[in-house]
Amino acid sequence: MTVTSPVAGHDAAAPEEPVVELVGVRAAYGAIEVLKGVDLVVPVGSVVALLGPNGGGKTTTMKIVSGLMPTTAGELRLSGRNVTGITATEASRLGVCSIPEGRGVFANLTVRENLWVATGTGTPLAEVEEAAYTRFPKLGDRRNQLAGSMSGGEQQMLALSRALGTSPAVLLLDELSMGLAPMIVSQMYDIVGQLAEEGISILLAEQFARVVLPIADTAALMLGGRIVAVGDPADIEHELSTTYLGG
Ligand SMILES: Nc1ncnc2c1ncn2[C@@H]1O[C@H](COP(=O)(O)OP(=O)(O)OP(=O)(O)O)[C@@H](O)[C@H]1O
Repeated sequence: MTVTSPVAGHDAAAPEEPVVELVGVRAAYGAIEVLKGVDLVVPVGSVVALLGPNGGGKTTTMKIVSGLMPTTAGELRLSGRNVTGITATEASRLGVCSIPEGRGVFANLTVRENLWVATGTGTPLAEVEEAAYTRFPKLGDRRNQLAGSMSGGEQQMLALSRALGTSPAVLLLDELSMGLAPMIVSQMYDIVGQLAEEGISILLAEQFARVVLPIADTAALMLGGRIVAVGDPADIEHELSTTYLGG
């Protein structure tokens, strides 16, 4: 039997296996079940957007994929391998990289120090920095500034750079738009669109469907802990706005 690397993007996994797959996943906070049988597929190299109003279960779904929350039923698969019950550390070792809601930067560390965190997976700091400052020259100008003192958009640039420094198999982006001005949101999603063109697999959650339409390959509408529709992002956005938000 040949042993292969478990996650696509980390070499030898079969290319046809989705990088992430949830099958009938259920999850609960205490006695309250909040995911009620979620089926979701993120094919390699594609961008899948989880859409829907507050409380639908988008963040919880992301937490399951990044090993931050256990399932009560169902399966989590990474590149075809059943990894249900995985810890956050194991998920990160397998190339799952998440930028949580509300940004994933260390406020009391400088830009450089935040990037240094990405080197834990083996990429030299100089390489992570060069890639970050080439993509976001503003970060280069602020390399010795405390992350917490930067604008929301700059912090998101840093969070993205740190994530990319780990060469993720799949990038999880939760509500990138949170707290950002509309212009900055569209700039951030332009960048995510570039990452998608580079072939990075992305699962993102977003309340504002319209901003992800240009970059998502597939959208899934989440309501009440279930995925109630999956398909072309424009169709799903239409369904979301007419049926659930009243147009
Ligand atoms: N730590 C928690 N303890 C108890 N209930 C929680 C907790 N986190 C979330 N919930 C509940 O789980 C349900 C799903 O929440 P979740 O955050 O996954 O939804 P969401 O679609 O991401 O919404 P939002 O965009 O507001 O984060 C909600 O009813 C929420 O109140």
